[in-house]
Amino acid sequence: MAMAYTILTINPGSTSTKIGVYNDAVEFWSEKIIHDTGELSRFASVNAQYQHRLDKIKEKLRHSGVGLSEFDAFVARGGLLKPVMGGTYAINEGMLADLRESRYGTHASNLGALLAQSLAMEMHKPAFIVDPVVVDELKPVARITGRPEIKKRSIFHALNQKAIAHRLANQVNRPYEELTLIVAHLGGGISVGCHNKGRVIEVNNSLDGEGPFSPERAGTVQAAQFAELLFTLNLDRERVTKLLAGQGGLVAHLGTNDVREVENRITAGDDEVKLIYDAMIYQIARFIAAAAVPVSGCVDYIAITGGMAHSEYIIKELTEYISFIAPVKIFPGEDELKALAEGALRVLRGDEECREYI
Ligand SMILES: Nc1ncnc2c1ncn2[C@@H]1O[C@H](COP(=O)(O)OP(=O)(O)O)[C@@H](O)[C@H]1O
Ligand SMILES: CCCC(=O)OP(=O)(O)O
Repeated sequence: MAMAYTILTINPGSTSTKIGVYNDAVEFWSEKIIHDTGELSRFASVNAQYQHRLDKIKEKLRHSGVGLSEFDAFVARGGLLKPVMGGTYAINEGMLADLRESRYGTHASNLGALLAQSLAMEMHKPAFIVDPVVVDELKPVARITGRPEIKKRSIFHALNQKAIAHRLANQVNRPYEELTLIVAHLGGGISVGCHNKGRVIEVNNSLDGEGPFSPERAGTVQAAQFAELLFTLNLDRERVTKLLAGQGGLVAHLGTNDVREVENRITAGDDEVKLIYDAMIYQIARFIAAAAVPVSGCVDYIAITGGMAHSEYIIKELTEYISFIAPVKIFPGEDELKALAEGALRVLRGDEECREYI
């Protein structure tokens, strides 16, 4: 019988660090460590949260009953790196240097490789990242913008989009590589990808101001008005970034990123709140329809996933807009810890070659 692997999975998000203990691809234990805003506000940067999150992981792991020495591998969500193809990557020094220097930007997922490597080094075990947020499988035409200085960057929920696409493929008993899918991840940020024969050939950059607005991101805004706003406010780089990600979208309009609170306000009769909420859903629908263009409308299925896929209001409204494109399947929440374990397992078992970050 093949050996079973014990794997620690780590998924750092902006407000939480999710960890899981897997025996092969089967979850044995998991925990969502919540970091409230006050707790994280004392750190000057995302990288400065490293030791704090590492201590929390070690503390929580003690409750799992699994000691650090029992793990065969450590695997984390990968952050803002150079653009790469989808797959499992060994964590190496070049990757860690890019993350430590935030060479390609800052996001909580940058901490994933740093945390996994630290634990793996202590235990002399391998460490990986899987489908980092910079997976780039875009069609060449998708990269060009109307300003030669500005190239489209592919930054999205690659790990969950790929995991859900594989889950859908299993459900319909067809190989992922033969399907054409639109996957919409509706979380704090929103990404809508067109998956064609196993590649995400088009997707909005869910971090940097492209796509539908979301609970906390501005999405696409008219460029001239945004430039004017920056001139008027004379903001530093950090504040500009926050206007786009963190303090955009529902947070900017309504002061909350929690759609359950938004829906309570609508139920209580607030029509202004309803207009903003309906506008977000309308924008999501428009970007889903746009994602059908690269494949001339020949889409097998649309998958809706992420925390907001729990909302009956959103699913009902969205389905009315988009069901003309293809059958819609709903996968509330995300499957990232399991996807990490599966990615590590494929290379540990030798089913897939481990990729090298160069
Ligand atoms: N059970 C639920 N019902 C409705 N909305 C939910 C539910 N769970 C999460 N959400 C909403 O999903 C959004 C966050 O998505 P999620 O995928 O959990 O976050 P993140 O992108 O930060 O991982 C929030 O707006 C939250 O209010
Ligand atoms: C950084 C791109 C993916 C993304 O937006 O992740 P979160 O929604 O977890 O911030």
